[in-house]
Amino acid sequence: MESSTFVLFGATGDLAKRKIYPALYNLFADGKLSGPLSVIGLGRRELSNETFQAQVLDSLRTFSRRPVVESAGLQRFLLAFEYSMLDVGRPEDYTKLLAHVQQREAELGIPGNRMFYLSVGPEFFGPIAANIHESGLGDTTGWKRLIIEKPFGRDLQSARELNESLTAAFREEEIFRIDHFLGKPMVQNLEVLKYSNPVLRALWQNRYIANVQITAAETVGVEERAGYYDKSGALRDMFQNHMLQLLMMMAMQLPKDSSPEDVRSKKRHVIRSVRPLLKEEVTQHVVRGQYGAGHMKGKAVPAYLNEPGIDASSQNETYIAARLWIDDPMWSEVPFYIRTGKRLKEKSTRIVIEFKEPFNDSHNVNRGKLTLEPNLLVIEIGPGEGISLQLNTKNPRQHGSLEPVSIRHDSANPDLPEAYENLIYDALLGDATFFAHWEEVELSWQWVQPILEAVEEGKLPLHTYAAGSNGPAAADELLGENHWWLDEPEEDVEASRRTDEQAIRAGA
Ligand SMILES: NC(=O)C1=CN([C@@H]2O[C@H](COP(=O)(O)OP(=O)(O)OC[C@H]3O[C@@H](n4cnc5c(N)ncnc54)[C@H](OP(=O)(O)O)[C@@H]3O)[C@@H](O)[C@H]2O)C=CC1
Ligand SMILES: O=C1O[C@H](COP(=O)(O)O)[C@@H](O)[C@H](O)[C@H]1O
Repeated sequence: MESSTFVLFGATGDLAKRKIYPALYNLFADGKLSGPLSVIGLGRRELSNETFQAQVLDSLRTFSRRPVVESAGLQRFLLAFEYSMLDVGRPEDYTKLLAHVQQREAELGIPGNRMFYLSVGPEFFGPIAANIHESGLGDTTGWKRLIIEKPFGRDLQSARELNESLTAAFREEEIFRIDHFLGKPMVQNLEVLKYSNPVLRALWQNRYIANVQITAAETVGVEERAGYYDKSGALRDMFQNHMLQLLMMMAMQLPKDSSPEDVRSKKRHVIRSVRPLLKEEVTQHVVRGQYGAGHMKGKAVPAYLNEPGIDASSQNETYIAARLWIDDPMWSEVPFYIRTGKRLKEKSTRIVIEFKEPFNDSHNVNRGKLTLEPNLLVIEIGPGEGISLQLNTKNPRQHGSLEPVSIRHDSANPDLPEAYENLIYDALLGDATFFAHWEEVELSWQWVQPILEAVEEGKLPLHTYAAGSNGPAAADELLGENHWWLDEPEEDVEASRRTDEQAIRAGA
């Protein structure tokens, strides 16, 4: 890897503290950052280099995966961090920044490679890119790259506008759009899992798969992010990006060579083939929910509407589920069920593949009118990772009866690199495989747009579900004769159902 200057906008913010500094430190400690390290942190507040370095150390002590011990290496790492005051709207601050970057490049012998990481509010992405361009920071003899965080727009139109403002200053191949779900080790493992195992490879198609369920359930509520979340909701915060990215990764065909171009083109094919939703049909395929008061591990928790900073009449969703189809020969007629929500019973991000029972014939009937449980392949993405396969076996103690057993591989390894480590490392290498290409983002917004419009026009009901439940009952109905697999039993299912039924608060 060639050395570079890491220019971090938003260096005093939450994301930098919780994710970016620990990721850089872990890469450094793993020996993955070759050459001299130079990080220039930026923000409006006034900080000396020493105070900044102390803040970085503090973040490592709190959030680093690897232990932080006093050593020459740690000192070397911290001394690589310098701070500059910069207000994103002041062109003169970029001129100062250019001088700072050039001075560090000269001191450390860094060959003009510049990584600009925008860990600031999305309203600043366009102006920063323009200022990088106009100040000359982007004119360099080495490479220049831009890492940006989500959210990438609020809807199709604003995403297109944002993209235009970025591409005025950076080429598509220089833009690395972070979707941290793509950095999770098990998501990065999906392609290998599907295609390096002939058994799975043979079965990975509509002939054998009955349905696919993608879940990202969270136990946390809105936390301290009311200002952001109440304007975004689960649809913009999770569904348009992380959930549709998981869908693309799960359903993409075998890339020819695993190059970034090929992987991303296969992903584009998936999202382009998702059957478009008509606004009038959104209610049949999408369920929105908002958590009411409830219990999490026996402790009472307030309703979303009573959370600090949330408007008491908010119609924002904290849960969304959708059923969709991919119209291509590999997946036609296979329903994909996708859901995500906050204040649910358990924290679990997983993909469950339910296989068909293709031999519904006399062979089974003659074996005692048995109902076979389906074979399930479960891919656990987090927390903890694992793969399991549910099979039917004969119970030797009960003559003739079958029972499902699970073969399990548990790859829970506390020392696995975190998503941000994987992604920052790839971006430094210039490998865009696990970053969202603009066309994926645009096609995702395109698919989501009728839902946004239906919500805006009050056409999509908002169901209330009890905190600590598995979500609104309406989301179960979305599956027709199927059902969501592996939900933990609710303590008082009836109570949460009642809450749900009494509390459809908007729309049809
Ligand atoms: N926090 C998280 O877990 C996640 C965050 N994100 C995204 O990451 C980005 C950063 O989020 P987060 O760290 O939480 O935000 P914070 O509000 O914690 O931090 C914002 C940062 O921006 C700086 N800033 C604000 N205004 C200006 C300005 N006018 N000029 C220069 N710097 C400015 C602040 O520094 P100062 O006050 O010193 O100016 C601060 O360093 C956002 O796009 C967010 O959506 C995405 C996923 C998760
Ligand atoms: O991007 C986001 O993701 C988190 C969930 O991520 P995970 O890695 O903890 O599964 C979510 O809580 C947050 O609202 C969202 O912005």
